[in-house]
Amino acid sequence: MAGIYRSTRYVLQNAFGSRSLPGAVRFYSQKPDPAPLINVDVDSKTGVATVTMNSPPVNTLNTPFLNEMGGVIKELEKNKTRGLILTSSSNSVFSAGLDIMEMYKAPRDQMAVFWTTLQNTWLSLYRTGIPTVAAINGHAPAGGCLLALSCEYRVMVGPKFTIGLNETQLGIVAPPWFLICMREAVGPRQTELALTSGKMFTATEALNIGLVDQLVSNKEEALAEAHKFIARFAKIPPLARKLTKEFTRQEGIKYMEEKMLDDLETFVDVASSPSAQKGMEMYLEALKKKST
Ligand SMILES: CC/C=C\C/C=C\C/C=C\C/C=C/C(=O)SCCNC(=O)CCNC(=O)[C@H](O)C(C)(C)COP(=O)(O)OP(=O)(O)OC[C@H]1O[C@@H](n2cnc3c(N)ncnc32)[C@H](O)[C@@H]1OP(=O)(O)O
Repeated sequence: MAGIYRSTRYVLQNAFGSRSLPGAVRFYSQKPDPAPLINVDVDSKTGVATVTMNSPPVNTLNTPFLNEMGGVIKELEKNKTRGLILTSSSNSVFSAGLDIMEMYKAPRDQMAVFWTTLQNTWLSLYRTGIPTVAAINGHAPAGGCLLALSCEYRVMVGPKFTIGLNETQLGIVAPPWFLICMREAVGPRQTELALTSGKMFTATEALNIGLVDQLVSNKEEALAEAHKFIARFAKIPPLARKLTKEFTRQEGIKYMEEKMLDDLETFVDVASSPSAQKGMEMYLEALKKKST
């Protein structure tokens, strides 16, 4: 089984080939496509990139989306971007997390490609030397929360949106690296309490436990505060900053570097188990009922 996963990873790594930025300040990251999944807008004065997830209706994280996100981060690093602000084009959803359709009734090799892409893209975001901020302008369950936690600073639009690692509510388990990200933000006690119950926090609750750093009342304010956070690093030498970030995040980085294949095998085994499949089926039914 590990052989399949290793060759899958090889294919995926090659698929992350770099693309050159055009001369223009604004660029779209994907192949020529009238509806890109992620828009990137680099401020010509500050060099800060606003990365807007634009995959309606709810910015689910599936393989094409994650590949594109990985490519965007690579491009921004190559272009020595001064900061990365992650936000959403939706008025109510930051990201609905992993695309359940990538896991529900999916063949094991498809699940493996999906998970490897997620692992790689997560690691790119989590460890990038670029200062990162999540401007959370909508709900951020599960993988949506992970994206936000992988950034260095979180500004959330309140009070009506929610955020959290709710996996246990679906009958699945947040993997250790999701948990490490949560623990880095809120500490071990709050992590255990939150993850065992799959709690979704209101924006105010999230602020109170340190899951987010700031509450604001709209997206414009969130972006303004995100820019302010990035401006703090104007006089900090980038290498010192990058290494300090790596040292601070070494538990998560080490986990992924050393346990990537074990994590992949565990994921495929757990996600394809009858109980996880049943949980996803019931959850998808509930989502469908809600939207009709
Ligand atoms: C050691 C352990 C190793 C492995 C363990 C194994 C597995 C664990 C793996 C990983 C952890 C999982 C992480 C995840 O991220 S799982 C996904 C969790 N996400 C959610 O729970 C969010 C679900 N969605 C919502 O709550 C709402 O959609 C939301 C509040 C975000 C927005 O509500 P709104 O009313 O605006 O939209 P909806 O009508 O609900 O949705 C529109 C449309 O989109 C579909 N949808 C929503 N979310 C998902 C999703 N995550 N995946 C796929 N599809 C999704 C929804 O069904 C609607 O579809 P349709 O009816 O066809 O329009």
